[in-house]
Amino acid sequence: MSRIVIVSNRTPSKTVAAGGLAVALRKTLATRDGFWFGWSGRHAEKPSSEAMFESIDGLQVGSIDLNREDFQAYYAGFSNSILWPAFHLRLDLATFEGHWYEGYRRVNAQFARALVPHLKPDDIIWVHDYHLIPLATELRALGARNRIGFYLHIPFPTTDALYAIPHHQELMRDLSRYNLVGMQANRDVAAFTEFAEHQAPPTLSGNPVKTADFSKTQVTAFPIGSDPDAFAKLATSPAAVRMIKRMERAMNGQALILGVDRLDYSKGLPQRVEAYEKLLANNAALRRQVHLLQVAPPSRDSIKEYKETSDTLDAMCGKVMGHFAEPDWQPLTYVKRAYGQPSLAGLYRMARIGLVTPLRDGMNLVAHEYVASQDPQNPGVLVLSRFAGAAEIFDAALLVNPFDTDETAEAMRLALIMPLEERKARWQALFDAAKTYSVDNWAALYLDALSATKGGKRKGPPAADALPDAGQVAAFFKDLATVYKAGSAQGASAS
Ligand SMILES: O=P(O)(O)OC[C@H]1O[C@@H](O)[C@H](O)[C@@H](O)[C@@H]1O
Repeated sequence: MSRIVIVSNRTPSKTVAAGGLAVALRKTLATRDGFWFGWSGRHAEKPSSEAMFESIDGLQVGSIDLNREDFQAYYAGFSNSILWPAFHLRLDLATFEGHWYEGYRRVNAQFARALVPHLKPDDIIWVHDYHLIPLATELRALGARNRIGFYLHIPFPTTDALYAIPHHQELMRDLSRYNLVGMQANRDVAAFTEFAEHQAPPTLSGNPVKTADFSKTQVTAFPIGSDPDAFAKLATSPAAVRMIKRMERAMNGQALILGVDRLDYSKGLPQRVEAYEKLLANNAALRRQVHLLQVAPPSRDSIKEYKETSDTLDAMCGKVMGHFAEPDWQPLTYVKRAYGQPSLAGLYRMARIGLVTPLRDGMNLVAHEYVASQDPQNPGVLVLSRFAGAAEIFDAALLVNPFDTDETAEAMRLALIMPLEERKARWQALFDAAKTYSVDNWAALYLDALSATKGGKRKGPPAADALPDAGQVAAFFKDLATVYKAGSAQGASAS
């Protein structure tokens, strides 16, 4: 059986507890031979040309050090100040610095040079996320003819936002060098299709543009998920129960409304607090009956826009406190710190409302984890942004437009008065969906589809039996599975 090689910017670490993705992929690597490859988390004077391998909890991990300037251009610059805001439709928060793109490509080329010596011809390579879009191009330039798949964990942008990204045509050609491109949601495949079928003519200043040819690249929605059974267990574990007891004392009968997000402008945190302010303003009877807990560990704080989001949120929370707090009652608690999964599972289980209202999000696994942690006999209500990928599979949530804070406030009010029977029925449907779209199913299905592609050795049209089993994908993802196959074009291909 082919080995699996997973490539991502961050690798599993010895110190940080593994997240859902790492746990799932670790399971995959436990049954298949292979290794994980990525950045070591270290900066060095000279970028490393060779990977260092170590075993982390039985998993083989190869990693390279990056030079500080390259890292700045690749990670904080092109990846997180251009691609991240543009893919989340926040061009107003993007910063354009021409030299970042060179750093981004340099790091991708460095990844490829360090990875190639460790590859076997029939290895299946699975590349993760927007930091590494050019990796297949770089690997193929070094002669790799393996099957290479890409998975985008964040939303795919609309065509106009994509046009605003410097070198977008080249990035799209990079995507066409993959055999399989996986996306979170149908919405993303539709945005991709729109671009692929109507690629822009060159601009006045541009050279004639070679359009990307996707005739050999399959683009499909593979919605990622969590491990709902594991989370359900975690929510009744001793650590979770300790957290629940602690919170019960503090809540003193108030209904807990809970948000858990990385501190990122895409998460819609100021809008969420504004919606809560409206809930209290419009429903005086709810004061002293509810409490908002927002957990928001800081992230990417070397980037100015992240600091500004943090300041805005501080100000919003202060405003609500100043307006509604009493000497013996506080309307909200805002915690800028990360919690371990057992404590989070306890908080989720205790919360009457899981408030998941990003302005735009690839999937949002907090929604999955909240659902999985509920007590089936007395479940809480998920209030979910329609702009999270999760909205495509969680239609039993209360779906809201997070920009419309009146609507979010009203959804919270409805959730607070929702009868037990309706809460149970909605939760059951959500839990069933969380199980269908579990992270294990996601990984297995993606790898099946990638294995079924013919890889770099393909010449001419693919043989029918070489195609991924679209029937299987479609049956699994029901009406969600959108498989994009371009018609004709010229230029590059996956091979
Ligand atoms: O910037 P960081 O901390 O490495 O986080 C990157 C990850 O952040 C997550 O929020 C995104 O969903 C992932 O797509 C992304 O890879």
